[in-house]
Amino acid sequence: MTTSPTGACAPLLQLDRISRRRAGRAAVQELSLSLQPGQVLGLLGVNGAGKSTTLSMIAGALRPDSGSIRLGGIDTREQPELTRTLLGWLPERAPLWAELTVAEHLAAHARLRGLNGAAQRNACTAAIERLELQPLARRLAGVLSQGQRQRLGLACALVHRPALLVLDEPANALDPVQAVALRGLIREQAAAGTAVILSTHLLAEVTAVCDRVAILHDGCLRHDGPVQADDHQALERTFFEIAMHGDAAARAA
Ligand SMILES: Nc1ncnc2c1ncn2[C@@H]1O[C@H](COP(=O)(O)OP(=O)(O)OP(=O)(O)O)[C@@H](O)[C@H]1O
Repeated sequence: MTTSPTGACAPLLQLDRISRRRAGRAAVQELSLSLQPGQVLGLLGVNGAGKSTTLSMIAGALRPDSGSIRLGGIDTREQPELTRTLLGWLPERAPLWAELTVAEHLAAHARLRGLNGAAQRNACTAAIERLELQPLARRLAGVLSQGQRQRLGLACALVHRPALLVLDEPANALDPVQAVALRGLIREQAAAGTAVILSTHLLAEVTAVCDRVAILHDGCLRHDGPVQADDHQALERTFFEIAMHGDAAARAA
């Protein structure tokens, strides 16, 4: 962790006015955000607000048209291979190879993130155990259920113990038991110093696990503030206000 002369921690992630157009429309506009190690940020917004586009840019899968992204103090555009080792990404639909087993997926992800030999084996075992995938380790990804695919995607995202976890609707397809287990997993990662960005449509998920919440509307950041764990209604009010009047608020601003 980098500390400034004033004693303040440098952010792990810094988005500086990033923008991206998709299909001729502004999907993300002049978005600035920063995140400290161990922080859990909830990312909310109505359908099409720009959440997945933002996460894809952070993960290096999409390039911003303008603005910059720094991870661990490094510009992701200048050193993409290095910054990719610092993050784990679960996209909206976990990209899996149907003909590889669960164990083979983890080995491949660990190897791609620079882990070899005993370090790779230990990391894969830990991820398989943490996501309770032991009974499925030899099963082909092509025959997994949706929830099992999601758990494998999560295991692949965290196998190399990234500094930043980027999770796009991770509770999708999880049963209620696994959804609660996911909250525990996210808090555990944060306690170990991993920063987490959690894009979700579940406001309860945000009040349960996030320290902070950012709300996007039409690609613009409309709200960035702390989450009151015991005040679900406050978050609901803020969200619906922005969802219904976001454009009016933007015009007024
Ligand atoms: N592959 C794509 N090609 C063209 N336009 C896209 C593509 N993906 C998203 N968009 C557009 O970019 C804008 C932002 O979409 P994005 O998927 O980032 O929103 P989102 O907040 O993640 O939505 P959702 O909650 O529905 O997943 C939308 O107008 C969408 O139509």
